[in-house]
Amino acid sequence: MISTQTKESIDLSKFPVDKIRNFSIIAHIDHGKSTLADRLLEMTGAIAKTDKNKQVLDKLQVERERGITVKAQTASLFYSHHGQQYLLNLIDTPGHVDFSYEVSRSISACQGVLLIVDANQGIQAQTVANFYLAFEAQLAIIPVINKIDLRNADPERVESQIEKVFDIPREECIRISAKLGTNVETVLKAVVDRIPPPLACPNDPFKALVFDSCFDHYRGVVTNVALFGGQVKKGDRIVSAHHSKTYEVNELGLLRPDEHPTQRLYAGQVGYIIAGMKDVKEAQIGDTLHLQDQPVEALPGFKPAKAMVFAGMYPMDQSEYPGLRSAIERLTLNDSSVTVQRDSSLALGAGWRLGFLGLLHMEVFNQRLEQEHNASVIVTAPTVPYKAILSSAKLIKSRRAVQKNMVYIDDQRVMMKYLFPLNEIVVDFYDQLKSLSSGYASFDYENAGYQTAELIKMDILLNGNPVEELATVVHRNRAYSTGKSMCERLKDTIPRQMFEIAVQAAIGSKIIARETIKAYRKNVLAKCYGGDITRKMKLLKKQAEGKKKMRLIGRVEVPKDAFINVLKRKDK
Ligand SMILES: Nc1nc2c(ncn2[C@@H]2O[C@H](COP(=O)(O)OP(=O)(O)OP(=O)(O)O)[C@@H](O)[C@H]2O)c(=O)[nH]1
Repeated sequence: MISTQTKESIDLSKFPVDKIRNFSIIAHIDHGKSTLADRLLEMTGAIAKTDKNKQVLDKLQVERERGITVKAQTASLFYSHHGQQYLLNLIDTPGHVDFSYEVSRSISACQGVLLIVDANQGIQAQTVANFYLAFEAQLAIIPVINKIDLRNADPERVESQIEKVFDIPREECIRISAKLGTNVETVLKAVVDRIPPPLACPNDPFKALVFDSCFDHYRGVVTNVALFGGQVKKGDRIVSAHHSKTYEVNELGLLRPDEHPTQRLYAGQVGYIIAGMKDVKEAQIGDTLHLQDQPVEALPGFKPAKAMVFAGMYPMDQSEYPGLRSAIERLTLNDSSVTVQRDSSLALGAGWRLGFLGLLHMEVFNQRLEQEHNASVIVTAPTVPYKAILSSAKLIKSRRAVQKNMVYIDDQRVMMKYLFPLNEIVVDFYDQLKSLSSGYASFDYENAGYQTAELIKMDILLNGNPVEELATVVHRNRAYSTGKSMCERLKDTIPRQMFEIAVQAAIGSKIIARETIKAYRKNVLAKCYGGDITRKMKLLKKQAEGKKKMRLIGRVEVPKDAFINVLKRKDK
């Protein structure tokens, strides 16, 4: 039975620990997590049933535009089953490989997961990676086969895969169509029946895990918490175990998925707390909160996410530095997996060196800076971390990809493990893999440590001036082809200017590739015959605005996108 509950009538004391289920939906990208979340929200009355509910939990503009989930969101649902009311806390998770850090964080607040597998595509790379995250955290795993409405759906085959790869009996699989709502109620029942209630004691002192946080311009930091013990109410004085600062609780409540204030939060529940944290660094993800006079042992927290891709970020104009600094600080509160270090460059001035989990992660961060904080930035070509030994050691030949193992999932799919140099996969490996396999292959990775390799630094010169932001580390065998394609791409990206520009790639003092951009002067007034002065002014203003998006290096104007586009494939 489905229940709807109005905003005013929620009394959370009616939900003791055994009436609570905390769960996540995990899946490979596009297998239908957000669509299933929409149906669950509709069926439990958290949102009205309309055909406009598309990815309600995907709140960020970048998520809606790209159709991907970046940030995990939480929604509390009320559901009646066996004549009892249950409080189900759903934590949505992203699917892309770059965001698996968010998945592990969400999992820490849960006792079970719905593992969604597309009935047509079957098990993919992130299905496997996410399964192991849940399995290692000893969560209850409910396999859900989605998209059974598709003409070429083959749930039988997917059930065999699940049995073979995950050792879960096929009878445990639930076949659904999240799009049409088919069998989704069975999923809700399984959440209550198969996922255990949280291990939290109402009689213990208040103890909460901060598993996520976001910044609100008016109210400061909003923390998402899971209560492992006790209860908390407005006016309580709480302490962060991480830095021992004390705060007064101003507001607390449930996320449905919008904030819904309540009187209290109790053991086992998941919700939000606003407690006057103003500085973005105060809400440490993984921190433990407790009452001022009742200290508790801190929860284990999280392993910090490891940055795999680094890039420089600089303001378009140095006068925008303070604004950009605060935008980066605010955004890193919402995404603590980004590492930030101050940096400066001769050509681009003061800026930062940021570390990301992958290239998509970096692009999404950049897009969010522009969309949510109205900041315009220059992003330099991404690099990966290297360890350099500066003596002339005997060099060992670089290891390209080395196959580690191969497992047949069924007669059509095979899972292969390779050891790759990270540099080979960060930029466009994923896109190339997708296009070569017509979208069938999927990919996931984990860090396997450092290996020795024959690497050299390649510089890019514009009219003889080295551009530090475009310098890259390349494998010796690839230097010539990489240099050539970078010069060609720069030639395409940099607009012709009033003088000739030489674009060169160099190793030390040796030039290995060169392109020339011919001189040109764009006369925007060429088509304005005769006198309309306002039209002329408009065109000149537009041209000046266009120039603002350029960066002057020496005398050469370089568009800000050049710094990242130059490493990508040509057809992008
Ligand atoms: N035919 C069919 N399409 C579905 C079903 N469920 C989801 N889809 C479609 O599959 C696509 C991906 O669905 P999403 O819910 O956005 O997938 P997701 O797993 O949340 O994706 P990420 O958040 O980016 O990981 C969308 O176009 C959905 O409309 C289903 O049951 N049947």
